[in-house]
Amino acid sequence: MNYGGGVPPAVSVPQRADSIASSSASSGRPYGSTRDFIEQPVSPTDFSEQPVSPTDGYQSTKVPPRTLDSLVGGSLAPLLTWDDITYGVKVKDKEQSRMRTLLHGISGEVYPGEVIGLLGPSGAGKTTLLNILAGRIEGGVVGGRVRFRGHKRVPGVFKRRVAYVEQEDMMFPMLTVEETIMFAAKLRLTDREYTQLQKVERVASVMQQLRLSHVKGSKIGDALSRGVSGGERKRVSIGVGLVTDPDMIVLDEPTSGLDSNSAEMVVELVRDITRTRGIASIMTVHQPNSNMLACFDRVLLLSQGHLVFFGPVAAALDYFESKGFPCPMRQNPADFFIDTMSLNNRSPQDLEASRRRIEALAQSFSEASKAQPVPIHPAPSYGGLYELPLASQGTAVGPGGPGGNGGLRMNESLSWGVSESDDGAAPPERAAWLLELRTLAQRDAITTLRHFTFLSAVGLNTVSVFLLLGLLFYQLGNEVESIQNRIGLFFALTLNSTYGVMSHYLYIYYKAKDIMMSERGSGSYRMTTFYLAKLAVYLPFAVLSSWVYFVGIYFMAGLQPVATKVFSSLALFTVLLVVTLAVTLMVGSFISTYDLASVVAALTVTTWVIFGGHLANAGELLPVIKWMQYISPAFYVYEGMVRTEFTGLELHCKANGGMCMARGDDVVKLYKLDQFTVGQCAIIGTCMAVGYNILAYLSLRWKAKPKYIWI
Ligand SMILES: Nc1ncnc2c1ncn2[C@@H]1O[C@H](COP(=O)(O)OP(=O)(O)OP(=O)(O)O)[C@@H](O)[C@H]1O
Repeated sequence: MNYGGGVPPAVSVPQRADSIASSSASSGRPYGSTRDFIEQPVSPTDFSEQPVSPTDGYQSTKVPPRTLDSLVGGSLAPLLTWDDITYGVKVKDKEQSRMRTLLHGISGEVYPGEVIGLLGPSGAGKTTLLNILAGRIEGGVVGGRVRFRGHKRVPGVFKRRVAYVEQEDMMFPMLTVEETIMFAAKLRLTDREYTQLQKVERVASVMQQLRLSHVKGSKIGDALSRGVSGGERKRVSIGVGLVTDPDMIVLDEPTSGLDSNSAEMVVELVRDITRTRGIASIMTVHQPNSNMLACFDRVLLLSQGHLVFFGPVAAALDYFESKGFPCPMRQNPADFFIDTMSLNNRSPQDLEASRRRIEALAQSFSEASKAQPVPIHPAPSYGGLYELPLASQGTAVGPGGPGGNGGLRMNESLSWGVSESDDGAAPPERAAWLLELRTLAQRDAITTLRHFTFLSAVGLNTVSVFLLLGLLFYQLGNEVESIQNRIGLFFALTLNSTYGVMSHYLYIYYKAKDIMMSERGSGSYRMTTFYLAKLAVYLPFAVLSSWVYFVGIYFMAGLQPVATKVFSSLALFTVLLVVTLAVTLMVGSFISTYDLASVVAALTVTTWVIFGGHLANAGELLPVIKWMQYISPAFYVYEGMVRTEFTGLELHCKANGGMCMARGDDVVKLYKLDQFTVGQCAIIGTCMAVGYNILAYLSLRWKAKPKYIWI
């Protein structure tokens, strides 16, 4: 294998036995006690949360690791190879733009059944490299090439074959552990391939393997509501990725924020699952302890964007020692590696010296790996007990023989085998459109109904508006003064419904959108189903909660109790709710941050209301701004509602004279709210509702489309 460039040739296992490690050992260099420290049997972590049964899929830390020596026929093919990866971004330096190179020609590969730990000091480029390998890099200039099963990656296939577990857990806090994994299964496993029972079994199996069965009914939780522990939440994230039976799992800092026991448990579970399922794993971990380090088959050491070492930990120790950096007795090798690869900022001299050290280490590793291949796994110190069948050049090889399932996946009954399209040509099937819509709508309905803050805000708004407006405009009567009150009431209804819908639904939409962006990265579902599911759940909520106060206020105010007028006003009011919701989703889709979106949304509603026909006489506007009236949905709804109420209304003029309008129709004329008929207002409002929904969907599609760079 050539670490300096070019595609790694097919690996021959015997070749790899000649390693830097073995050569250094045979040269008589002492290994030192740190190496023994690494290889000594690791005591099992205290997983006291629930008893481990031999059948629960969990492997204890004593399970011997896969050894490459046991591979069949020596024809092991890497799952993913990356060759000469470079990455640069444009940065501004003293008013001048220049390219900053963050990764310098990184090469490597990962095999099925192998766990690779990406280690390095902060800012080394670990996340950047991980994102490139996972097909999640956006912006910048990427060089080199990545191959999946020897082929150029097909985004649609790759993102559904590779589970990416982000550092931030993107899950709905109000769903339970089981619901979270079940919804992932429903969305990503087709009904044609899996029966409902098989999906349920798979979810149960994943929960069991990740030791989550005992918390399956607990809510995920977040900072505001208590839920499962941090370690459990991270395991749920992993479960969401695993339920679809990926070929590889990529984890960005899966241990961040966890205590050491939970962190160890996560890494050990990933290691065990990697082996039992024959998938590949790559993860970045900040300062792993020695137990976690022992879980990695190989470590990829990065510093300042340079590859400092790639191989087994023991070989890394030998390599560092051979370069004059022996690991001190009993020091955690991970800390030692990171210390040795870190820039020392204490003084300019120290900084320069540490920079030279890193460059020298990277340079000599590049040369050493060109001259002699690095071992891909430590010596088979645990014996060959662990049989791991591997996908070799597209064929499952294992105890069942070539082509057989061979235990490649953990549960044969669920047919977790390598599919025929393993060359990456055919994308996995998607769930049926209708089923996907139903599942997303179901998930949205549950999360909305369990969203306490949202429900409280909507409830409070409904009750307070009903009481305030109902009492303020109580029994208006037919005196001439009631003209002002009627006009004011319609204005207040227009104002409140638009502000209410915007503020409530923008808030919950953002959380859902963040999760969608993460799930879309894995190709979980279509944009049409996501958008329609939102409408299917938000719209009934918005409409029903607003109808409650609208109908209540209508009768409390004593507006004309004529059925056609009641329904006509209600229909116009509903049109306004639909348009407002569409614009809310449009603003929410278009603008990345909630803070900015809420300002833009408030500005939009304010503009609508200003041009709604109440504050300024609709007929007296300057031509230069009059057009804004016609793009304001509030104008049509307000005009329609005013016309509905005032048409045919008889008003009582006072006996002592003065100016009086005895006919409601004259009021409509005075306010110049007779430009359109009620029917025209309803039609224009409905067209706006449809148009804004289309715009909202298109802006969502445009903004949510991942702009990942594929090489
Ligand atoms: N888009 C970008 N524009 C400018 N600089 C960037 C960009 N992305 C990453 N960097 C810089 O590249 C370097 C590597 O970043 P990266 O996040 O990959 O490091 P890391 O090893 O994962 O660090 P940590 O362990 O602290 O998360 C950092 O110095 C970071 O500031």
